[in-house]
Amino acid sequence: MSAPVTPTLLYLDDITVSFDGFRALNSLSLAIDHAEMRAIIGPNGAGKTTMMDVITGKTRPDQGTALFEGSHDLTVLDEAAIAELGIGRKFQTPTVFEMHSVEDNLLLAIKDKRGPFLTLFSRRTTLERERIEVLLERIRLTAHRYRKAGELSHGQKQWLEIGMLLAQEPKLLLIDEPAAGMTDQETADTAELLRDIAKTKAVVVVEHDMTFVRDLNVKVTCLHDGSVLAEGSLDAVSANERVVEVYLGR
Ligand SMILES: Nc1ncnc2c1ncn2[C@@H]1O[C@H](COP(=O)(O)OP(=O)(O)OP(=O)(O)O)[C@@H](O)[C@H]1O
Repeated sequence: MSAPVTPTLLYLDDITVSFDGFRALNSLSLAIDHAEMRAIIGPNGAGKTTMMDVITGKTRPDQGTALFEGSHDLTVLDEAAIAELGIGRKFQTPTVFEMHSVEDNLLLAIKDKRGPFLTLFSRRTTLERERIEVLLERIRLTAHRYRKAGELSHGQKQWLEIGMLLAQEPKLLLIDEPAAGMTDQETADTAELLRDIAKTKAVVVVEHDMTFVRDLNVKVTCLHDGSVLAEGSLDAVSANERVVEVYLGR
């Protein structure tokens, strides 16, 4: 008897997206495994954001296949249904509730998963309390739990937002330029945090900061003109002449 085949978590094949005839994605193919972290690099306009938009249902491709867990067709589902499947996205600018405490932000994210009508004022269950403890530890904010989110440093806000994403229990996290605007220490800590998350969840990180990408120590995909230009270790991709020409050497 052959072993059961676990489908690739995210499978994009031959995805094309055109805006007024301009191909933002041009026959893009990419596969992400369960609990794999992948760094996406590439020059401005390469199609990184458009690719995230296709995965999350914000943009519909003109053609191509986009499957999640082998059977869910992302090209026909709406954004809410895709989030429900377990695909969470973090944009570059943190959007935390600044006037609420760190732990209340996490609580809101947990409750949001259960239904929009539960508020901060409904009683916290033991399970919720335990989950908040675990999340606070994970995002390194236990010591800051009672502070208003608005008082946190830029890096800490980013971690809180990652924690809010984790509270939704996604299987795949899409993270856009997490290191932008961070101090060197925060950047290094963020790489460690993402490596920790990627032990159990798939993570796709779009990033321009090559020091950060090196810290992630994962397979890298370089996009250019809407398709994959190179893929492999950072060293291999960095040594690719075309990658140097269109991106790294500029
Ligand atoms: N809604 C749109 N209408 C027209 N053109 C668009 C639209 N969205 C993106 N584009 C174009 O598609 C191309 C790919 O853009 P995209 O934002 O995906 O690139 P990117 O790799 O994320 O770039 P950056 O690193 O600057 O964020 C760009 O040339 C952009 O101008």
